[in-house]
Amino acid sequence: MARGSTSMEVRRDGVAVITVSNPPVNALSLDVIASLQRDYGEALRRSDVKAIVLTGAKGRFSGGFDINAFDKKPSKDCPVLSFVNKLNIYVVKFMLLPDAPKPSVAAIDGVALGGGLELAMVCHARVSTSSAQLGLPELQLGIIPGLGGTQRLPRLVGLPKALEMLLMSKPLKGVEAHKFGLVDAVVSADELISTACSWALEIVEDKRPWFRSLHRTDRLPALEETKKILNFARVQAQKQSASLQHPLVCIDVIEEGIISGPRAGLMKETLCGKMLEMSQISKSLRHVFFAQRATSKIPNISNLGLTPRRIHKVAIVGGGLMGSGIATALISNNLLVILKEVNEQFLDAGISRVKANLQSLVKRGQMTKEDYEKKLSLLSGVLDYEQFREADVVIEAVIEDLSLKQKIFADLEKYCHSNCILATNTSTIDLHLIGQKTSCQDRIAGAHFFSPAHAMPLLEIIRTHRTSSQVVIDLLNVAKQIRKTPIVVGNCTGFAVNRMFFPFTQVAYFLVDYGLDVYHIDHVITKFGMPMGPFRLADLVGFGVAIASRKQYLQSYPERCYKSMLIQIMLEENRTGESSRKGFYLYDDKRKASPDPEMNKYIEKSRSMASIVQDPKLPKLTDDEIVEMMLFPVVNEACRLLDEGVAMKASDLDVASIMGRGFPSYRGGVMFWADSFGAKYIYDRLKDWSKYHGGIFEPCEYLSTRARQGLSLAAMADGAMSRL
Ligand SMILES: C[C@H](O)CC(=O)SCCNC(=O)CCNC(=O)[C@H](O)C(C)(C)COP(=O)(O)OP(=O)(O)OC[C@H]1O[C@@H](n2cnc3c(N)ncnc32)[C@H](O)[C@@H]1OP(=O)(O)O
Repeated sequence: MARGSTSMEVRRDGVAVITVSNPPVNALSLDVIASLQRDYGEALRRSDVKAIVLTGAKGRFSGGFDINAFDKKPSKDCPVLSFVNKLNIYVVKFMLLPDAPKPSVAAIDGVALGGGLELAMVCHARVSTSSAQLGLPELQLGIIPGLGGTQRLPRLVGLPKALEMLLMSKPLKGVEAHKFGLVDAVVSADELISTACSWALEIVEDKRPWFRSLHRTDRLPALEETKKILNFARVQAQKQSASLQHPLVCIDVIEEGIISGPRAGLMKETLCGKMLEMSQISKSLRHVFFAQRATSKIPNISNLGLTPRRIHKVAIVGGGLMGSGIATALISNNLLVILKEVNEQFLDAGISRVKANLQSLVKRGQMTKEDYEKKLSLLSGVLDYEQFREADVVIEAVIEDLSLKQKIFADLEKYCHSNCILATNTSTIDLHLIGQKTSCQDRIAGAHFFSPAHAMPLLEIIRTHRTSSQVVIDLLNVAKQIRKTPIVVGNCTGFAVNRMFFPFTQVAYFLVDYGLDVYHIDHVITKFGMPMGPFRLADLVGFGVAIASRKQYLQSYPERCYKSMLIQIMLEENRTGESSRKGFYLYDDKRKASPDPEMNKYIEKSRSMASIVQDPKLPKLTDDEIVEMMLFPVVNEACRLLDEGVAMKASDLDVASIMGRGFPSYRGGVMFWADSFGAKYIYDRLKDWSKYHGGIFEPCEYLSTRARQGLSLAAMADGAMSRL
């Protein structure tokens, strides 16, 4: 079946309006490109057509090249697919539009991204609505624009703005695009097509210039200045991620076009684009793109036809770090929030934290000053449950104390209306235990945010076998309202994200007791691409939380816990982490972390208390071996989550690892990365370590089966248990 097409209507005034139609985002599939070529050919041939307007169906110009098509290989049915693909791109890019004898104008509403914007830039003028979004986000997919975007964008908006849009994958809204010269006029959606048609006819009548964006040089800086700007961009790109080469390739391609001319630039763009498209980094990032969109497709829930109920007001119990962060996320996205604390002092502190969070958004330009006041007015503080009657959802965010949570849930059942969703932000405690003293288990769910809650993009929604499907649908909708990516998981200690990563922390303490340096481990892990190592993270989260969650893991998974004394020893010396400015690191006034030589004292004590057999090989581990030793147990735990049905699919765990724990997205997430080694390699390594060091490394059944059968870890297991 064809994936999309174009249609052409020739108006009485002699303008052919060609419309791209490929729902939902009018992606440029190979079928669309072929159809576009046919319609363009006809429009150019027909004597009754004077000019062409290109647009997209249903208020969306185009979301760009069809990302699915990158993975299409020439097959028996279609052996020349990749050749046709190249040819089509060649025709559109070099010949068809820009040098055609009839002018084209793009009429842009909704999105014009990637190949979509590139097509629009090939046209001789662009008209857009004010809400249209125009951008080249290809770098997010590990590739560079492939239809001339690297050459045309700098010629239209100037080099600095083009670099910002490309390197940060940052789109412009219509009005700003007009200011920078990317579009020629901004009009309402109603006037879009008529204005574009008049514009095209005015070009024919020489009342407006016949611009070919590739020929323009008026917005390009002089060569000296160009070099300076590009070198600065190279430094910035490396600072942002030293492991990624494609941003540097993009800068080189732009440079080629400015120095040697646009044709040379286009040739280089095509050659480099093909190479990047085949890179492991691009494959990983494309996997993440689809994995992220698949998280809310939940069998037996999202296909039931349930409509999400309107969520207007959310009550939060506890205004600590998490509660205030959650409140910030909710009011920033226009939900009314009631924040409850136990006394005035704690309530003031909670509200001050919300204010500080909002101020930081204003400082970073993500919120205006007027919006600050507006959003803050959506928050009210309370000391009792009276106003909870009006809440549609309650999120409990107090400390990890089971009996306290049980009491709160029993109170909530008394005060809230009978449809109110009762959610907990616990990061580890089993939901059955939290709801034990209530009789409304169908309304109880987990809404686990990650710290800082207003900034981290993931929301882990936990469902017990008693939680109703409607509650899950409603929470998925809350996630959408507050612009977080949801993953829906089953109930167990630690749920999916924290449980998957608990062995990572365990192995870190194990390696320190065996002689490795704390700071070296953190360095190796950040070099691998995670935002911080396990010890810097422990400081950030605070040792109190670390001890509380370790207790839970020890109870639930004792056979794979390593009992290090290090944190306990440090707590006795009043080192509690970043909040007390002393943890594994020392923190200055600006919260900058520096290593502390005194740490040796605590580490020596921990080592002397550890009942371990010294292994002379361990302190000599290479960086790669450290990564494997810390992350293969994470893969092993992820396999258990799939086997038990706590997680539904491996790609959910990829998204969870990236968005909840900062696993580098360019490695595709934990399971995608693991599959690049293969189940057998990981199994053999874990088995080997488990012989010496026990249960913490013991490979699970899911992993060993896959290793034996030569299967990938991501392929769904037959007969896996389901907790959903
Ligand atoms: C040659 C060129 O230089 C190369 C390219 O053009 S590469 C592509 C560049 N374009 C992009 O990166 C844009 C990618 N898309 C997006 O950012 C967003 O989808 C969007 C802003 C267009 C729309 O967002 P939103 O309304 O939230 O819808 P979203 O859920 O993301 O997407 C809707 C569906 O369209 C699909 N989709 C979106 N863009 C797509 C694309 N370019 N190709 C294929 N499918 C696409 C999604 O996978 C999703 O499918 P599903 O319903 O089966 O899950």
